[in-house]
Amino acid sequence: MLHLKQVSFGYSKVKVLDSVNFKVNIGENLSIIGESGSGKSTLLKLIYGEYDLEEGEVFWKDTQILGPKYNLVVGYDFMKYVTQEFDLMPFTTVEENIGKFLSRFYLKKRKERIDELVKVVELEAYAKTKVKNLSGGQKQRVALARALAKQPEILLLDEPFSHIDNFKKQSLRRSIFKYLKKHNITCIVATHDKNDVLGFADEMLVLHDKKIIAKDSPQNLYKNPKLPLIASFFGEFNSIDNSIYYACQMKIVEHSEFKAIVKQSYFNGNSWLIEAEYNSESIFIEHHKALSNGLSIDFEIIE
Ligand SMILES: Nc1ncnc2c1ncn2[C@@H]1O[C@H](COP(=O)(O)OP(=O)(O)OP(=O)(O)O)[C@@H](O)[C@H]1O
Repeated sequence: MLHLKQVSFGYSKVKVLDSVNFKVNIGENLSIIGESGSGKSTLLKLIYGEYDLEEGEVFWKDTQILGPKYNLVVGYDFMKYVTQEFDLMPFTTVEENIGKFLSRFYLKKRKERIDELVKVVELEAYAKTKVKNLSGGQKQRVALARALAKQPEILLLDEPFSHIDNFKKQSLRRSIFKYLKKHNITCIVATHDKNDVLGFADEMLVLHDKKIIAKDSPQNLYKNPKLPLIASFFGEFNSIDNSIYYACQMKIVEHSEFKAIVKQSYFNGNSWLIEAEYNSESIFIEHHKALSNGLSIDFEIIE
């Protein structure tokens, strides 16, 4: 398992992470979420051994992960890290990039492995294209495939689908995360996108103010978000009488003691998000159709 013990770190005297402790079991998918600047990428870099820790320890199984003070070359063979920068070889093809770390000793095996990974990231049509001629999203897919090439035991992904268009994103996510589960590869994903988390993460960890403020399954955190910060990750919500209710828990009815005035309707795909004024504050209600601004509505909360 991966084990972080009392990890603290700052780039200057100011701490970015303070006494962070957690474990991830082998084969598990853990998502790291938190506002921009909360330290998600920093945490991945510390797990990778990119920096020396000020305090604390990181272990993968029995191996202690050490930083540049102890390792001439950063990183370990059992771990791959896909950064937001990709770090590819622009003047060689997709196939060559993916195969970069694969032995040329068994050429047939090498070719089969490259073909398999080209399929996983759905880049069959671009296998022979030079990376410099690819779009940002295609480059991101090459970086993912290259990280998988030598079958790491643990994979660190920083916003892994951020450059990929919505047409491809869903199927690519399923393909990658299915591959990782099938091969029992432990995976840690820093993300802003709830879709990277909901159907795939075994657990999610929430960073705030240098600390872990929650670590639980997506289902439990969704059902019982405890803090507005956590609820906001999942969608539009309302804080009413110190409780958190998602917009989908609010229902417009004929008569109720709760009354509000419609301010705006936003098209949301399979529903509309109604913004309304209640007790001089904005609330959000999911509804099947748009409503006129200024309309008086009654609503209920479905627990
Ligand atoms: N190389 C660096 N040198 C100095 N400060 C840094 C460096 N990298 C990050 N920081 C600072 O550390 C804090 C955490 O940054 P980090 O990139 O880990 O956040 P993040 O949660 O990944 O953000 P985002 O969601 O925007 O990618 C920020 O305040 C950032 O400005």
